[in-house]
Amino acid sequence: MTDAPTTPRFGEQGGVLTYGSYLRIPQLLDQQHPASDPEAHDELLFITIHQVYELWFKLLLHELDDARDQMLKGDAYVPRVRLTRCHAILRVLVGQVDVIDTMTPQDFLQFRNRLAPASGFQSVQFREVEFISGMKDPGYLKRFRGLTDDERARLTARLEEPSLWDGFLTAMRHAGFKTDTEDQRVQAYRTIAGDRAAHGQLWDLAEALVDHDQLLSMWRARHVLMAERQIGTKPGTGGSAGGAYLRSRVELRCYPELWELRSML
Ligand code: HEM
Ligand SMILES: N[C@@H](CC(=O)c1ccccc1NC=O)C(=O)O
Repeated sequence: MTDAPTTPRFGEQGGVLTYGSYLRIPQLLDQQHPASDPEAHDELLFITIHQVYELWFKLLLHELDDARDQMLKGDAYVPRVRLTRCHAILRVLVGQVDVIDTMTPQDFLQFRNRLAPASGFQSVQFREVEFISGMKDPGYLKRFRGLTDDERARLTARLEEPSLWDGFLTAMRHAGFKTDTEDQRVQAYRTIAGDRAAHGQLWDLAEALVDHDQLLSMWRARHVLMAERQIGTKPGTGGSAGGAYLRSRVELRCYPELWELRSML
């Protein structure tokens, strides 16, 4: 008599898939190549944190793309679910600055001179996040140095495609609101805000966009502090004024009309 197992015996199916092969751990762990020689101790930290950011940016774009696409179909529920995940990711992105803050400016200087003219300016995925969020600035395409053809095509497509804001206005139109003029939109926001029993999903979606906007601003604010803590008022390796440039972007808003609504309620 054979004992029929009541629970699957994981790991005994004879398959070839392993943790390392599925997640491509050998390839992942082979991507950290410090530029300093002799190697500065903190450069591994610097490379790791940026790579982790880029992985999260990739997932953020995956979620934001779907949020926008579902809004363009008139849905308000799934986009809110997607945005809630994005908020959790963005909080992680703000929080992990703690790790880089453990680096001293002296230790950063051990390898900083090897970094110029590279800088976060050249993060294509960060700019994609800004563009899909509604902060489309074609000027960045011209300022970018060293873009590959594929990266330029991705950014150009992001400038041309609908943003989250375009998606939100479509979802409002599906619910019967007119959104062509600013007056019509303000009237719509006020109706939605004033009757949440009737328009709860749209209200929650609008609030999720405000959360998204707020978290992007919190990342920028935290990034200014991270940068000034390391380089004070020195210019950046990317050729900007450094902290002063970064500070000028903290107050930017993706959805100014949702912030202005606050003063009208
Ligand atoms: C030692 C830490 C860091 C310093 C001192 C620093 C400094 C700077 C400076 C000065 C700029 C302006 C461009 C320039 O002229 O160089 C910049 C831009 C940028 N950095 Fe960093 N950064 C640091 C870490 C990070 C990290 C961990 C990320 C994560 C991806 C990041 C992402 C960016 C992005 C996306 C921009 C473009 C911002 C924009 O144009 O609005 N930075 N950084
Ligand atoms: N812009 C920074 C250097 C820096 O942080 C950096 C350099 C190369 C690649 C990514 C970077 N991260 C953010 O700007 C600086 O001026 O010190």
